[in-house]
Amino acid sequence: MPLLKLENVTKRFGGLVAVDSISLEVEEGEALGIVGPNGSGKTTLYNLISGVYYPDEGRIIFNGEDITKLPPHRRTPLGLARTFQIPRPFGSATVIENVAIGAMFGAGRDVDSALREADEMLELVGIDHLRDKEAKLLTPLEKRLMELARALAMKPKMLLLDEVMAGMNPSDINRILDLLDRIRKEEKVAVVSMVEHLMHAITRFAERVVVMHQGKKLIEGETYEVLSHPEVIEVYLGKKVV
Ligand SMILES: Nc1ncnc2c1ncn2[C@@H]1O[C@H](COP(=O)(O)OP(=O)(O)OP(=O)(O)O)[C@@H](O)[C@H]1O
Repeated sequence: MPLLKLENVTKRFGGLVAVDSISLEVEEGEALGIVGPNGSGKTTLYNLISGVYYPDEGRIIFNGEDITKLPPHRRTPLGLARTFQIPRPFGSATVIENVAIGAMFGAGRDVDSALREADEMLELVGIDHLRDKEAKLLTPLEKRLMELARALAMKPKMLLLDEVMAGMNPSDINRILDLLDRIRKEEKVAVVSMVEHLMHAITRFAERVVVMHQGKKLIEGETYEVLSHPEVIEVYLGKKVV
């Protein structure tokens, strides 16, 4: 049984079909990349999976449960965690508090164990030195790492990443890629990552890639195969990446 299953999911905004009858499966512990130009429907797809929007048609099944019409806060405890392109931390709270919130509300921990869990996650993403800083004082990159730590503290079965590595230097990217590899292998967390730029990161990260175009799935398959497909190179990536 796949961990996540989308069955002919459609979302319209007025006359515009932002996501057009997408079917998709993600297995436990899998690394899936979602690629596509601006406006191809990637964010809307994430919003449907995380419950920000409900589909006009189709069904979404997570871990055997129909979550099509479940609000976001009821999806998190089931094991669905998401990061945002523009993180929205609780600004006046400290970094450790922000991450502990994930462990409390996502994984149902009490305050003490949530704080312990949060410390571990901060170390894992490499920002333990920022523990007691107010979240609003972090750089955009540090905020994204904090958000990743918070998502991990929720002990998800699936992590939806929104351009989490954008703007990072190569050594930070490698560190995050190593981390994602580890949580996939050790904790069987499925990681879905949306990528617009950073094609080299996706070749290292993803086992499988879905290319979106005008709300539809243009092509799906093994990463190397998809990214070396002539149509994908010419029309959607602009240059050879693998
Ligand atoms: N809330 C909304 N209301 C109306 N139209 C929307 C809304 N959200 C997205 N759209 C439209 O749906 C289409 C898909 O947008 P979406 O943001 O999902 O694409 P994307 O691939 O994530 O692009 P980007 O990388 O620019 O975010 C676009 O034409 C967009 O203008």
